[in-house]
Amino acid sequence: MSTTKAPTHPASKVTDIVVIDAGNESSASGDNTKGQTSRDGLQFQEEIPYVDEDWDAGGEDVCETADRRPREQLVTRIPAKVELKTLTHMAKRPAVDIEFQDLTYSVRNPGRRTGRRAILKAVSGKFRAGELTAILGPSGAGKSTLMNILAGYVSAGVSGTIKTNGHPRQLKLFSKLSSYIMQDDLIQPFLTVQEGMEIAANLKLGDELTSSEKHLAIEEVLTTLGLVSCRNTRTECLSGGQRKRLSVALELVNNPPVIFLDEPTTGLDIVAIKQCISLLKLLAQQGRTIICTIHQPTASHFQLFDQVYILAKGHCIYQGASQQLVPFMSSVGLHCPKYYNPADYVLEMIQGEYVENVKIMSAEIQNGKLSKKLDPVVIAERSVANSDGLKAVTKICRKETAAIMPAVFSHALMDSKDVNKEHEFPTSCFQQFSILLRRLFLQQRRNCVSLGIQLFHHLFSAVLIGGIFLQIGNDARRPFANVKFCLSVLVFFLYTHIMTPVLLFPTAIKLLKREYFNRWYGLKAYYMAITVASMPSMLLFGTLFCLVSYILSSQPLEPSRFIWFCAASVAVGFVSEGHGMIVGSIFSVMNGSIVAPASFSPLLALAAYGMGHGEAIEGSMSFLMGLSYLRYGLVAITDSLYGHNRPHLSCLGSDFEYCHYKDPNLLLRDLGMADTTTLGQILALFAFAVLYRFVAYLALRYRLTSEFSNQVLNYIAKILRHK
Ligand SMILES: Nc1ncnc2c1ncn2[C@@H]1O[C@H](COP(=O)(O)OP(=O)(O)OP(=O)(O)O)[C@@H](O)[C@H]1O
Repeated sequence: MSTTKAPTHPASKVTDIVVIDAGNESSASGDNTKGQTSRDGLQFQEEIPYVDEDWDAGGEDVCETADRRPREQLVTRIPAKVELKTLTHMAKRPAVDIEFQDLTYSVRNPGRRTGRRAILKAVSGKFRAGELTAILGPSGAGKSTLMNILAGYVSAGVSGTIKTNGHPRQLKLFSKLSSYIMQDDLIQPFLTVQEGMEIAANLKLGDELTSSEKHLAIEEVLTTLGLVSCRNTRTECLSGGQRKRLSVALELVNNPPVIFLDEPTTGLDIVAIKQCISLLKLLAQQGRTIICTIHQPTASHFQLFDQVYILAKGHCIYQGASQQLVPFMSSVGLHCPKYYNPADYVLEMIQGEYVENVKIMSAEIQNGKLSKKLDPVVIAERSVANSDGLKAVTKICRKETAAIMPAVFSHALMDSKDVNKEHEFPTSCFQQFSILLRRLFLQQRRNCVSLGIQLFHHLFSAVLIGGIFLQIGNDARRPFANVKFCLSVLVFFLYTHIMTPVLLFPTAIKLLKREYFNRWYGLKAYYMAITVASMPSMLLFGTLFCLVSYILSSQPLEPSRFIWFCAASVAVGFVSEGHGMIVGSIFSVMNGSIVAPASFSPLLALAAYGMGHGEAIEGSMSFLMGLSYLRYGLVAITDSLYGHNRPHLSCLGSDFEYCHYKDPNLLLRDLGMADTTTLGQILALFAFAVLYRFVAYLALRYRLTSEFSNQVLNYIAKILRHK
């Protein structure tokens, strides 16, 4: 048997990450505390070995870069009894109480022109620091909506007040103190847990800490969340529970005092759910405000929550201690049978024929204005049980809060634009850009399948197109065949680069949303990074395609002509990528796959218009063709082959040694491409690239920031009102 101790922070005595040989199990901490129940009746941490299914099933080296032991020999445990320590690596964070009053949220009535539908109906409540609060309710009750509003994710259509520590919530500052962990734990792929944590630390901590301090911070978070043993595992190989914990770990790296989690237990098995809730409780005990939505907890899980907030039909029907729910329901005549899960009972009693109970309970609790607290006996028992923990830590945090919060939420500070700007992100835009760029390059390098597919796609297409138009490049008898070759190259670059963002961007946006909303970086840095990151592969594979197809189709072997040909082709790819990004930032994959071809088809038709009667192209058509970037692309590619003072082509094989298009200028004239230069066309393509990417940026920003979209909508509404 081998027992390995995880590297720990000097200040912490965590010894509970164990690695055991198959069949032989022992804890490094020595105690077997299976099923241990604390004095307040809350089952904190079971020492049930946590064997990850994925680890057993995976078995591929790609997932594991350092720990090469067989997976069946690895058993990870969530720390059985981590010391109740605040994470020590950051400047002390204030405790944040969140209070909301008469919160109403309505949306436009679907299918009707007028009227709005209320989702939340003047609900009130208070979520305190040091407590784990669960928002419960039947499906569609408004749980996620409430959390989105409190986290600041949704602001349009909301009325009511939200306060933090008694002051009106200042969203910009609040978002720096809070993290939102969304339901689908989307985690950057192709990175190990350690790499993901390092990137998160570099982005979220900036220069606040030295690199050794950041390293300690990461150690501390990984240890607290029981992720030390899978630090070298690739994120895509983690189990559901580990992914969930990693989502929390990534947000915990800067020690936020407020954490929102949307359905953190969804998709987890019963053991993992318990571990997840226990972990959240532990984090709350360290002084944080932890709020999560949950569907239908079991009785034992339900007991773990300090506070529950129950919603039904947009009303608050209960707010208070989980243990107080049964007495509260009895007070309104709903007697929960003994040994019955109170969470199940309350949900059953507000649905179907019992829907009237919503009104009764909501009135009794004054729609959240009241809170059912634990009775003094239970509180006394709890404070004894947690004498070193919850109360002590919360007390310290609250003391700090008194000193810190007024300064943090000072209106004078908020009024100063410079201060706001300065405190926008912990890192500069350039730092964010370089960290994100490094991450993107690392992911590209690791995604060997994608690289292989790209290589094959470019080579195969080049051979195919080059084979179809084999040796026609210098044949004056078939000039239009060579123009078709140019058109094929254009379509190849268009289709390849427009479809990549259409198919991948919607998923990337989901990942972006999580990191952007949690203020890891700004949109500009992200956008610049993804723009630059795609360039090397586009250039490399694009040049390879051009080289193979150019040689096979026997185009003139002049280096400068080949460079123009490549530049024109890659420029088409670059603009098309911007085009795809616009579509990808607005539409889902399914809709985007329809919209993208629909939007480039007319542009393609305009690009090829006028072939053979170039001099007779109508003025109106000429204007429309000028709007199609594909026209500029086609002209640039064709001009690179026939322009640049190309000598007369060969008529070999012709009976009379005469061909009409022996003179390349004649061909360019009949194609409507006379008096153009490759450079001019490439510059036009560059202008389109800038325009498209700017539009894509706006589309992305519109999608990400509700405030921005509200501004746009308000502006449009204003214009309409003035008309
Ligand atoms: N932007 C919106 N437009 C229209 N309807 C909305 C919008 N946002 C929420 N809703 C509606 O509000 C109701 C509450 O939604 P919400 O996602 O908050 O429910 P929930 O309690 O979290 O449900 P579940 O547990 O199933 O996730 C649902 O009926 C939903 O369709």
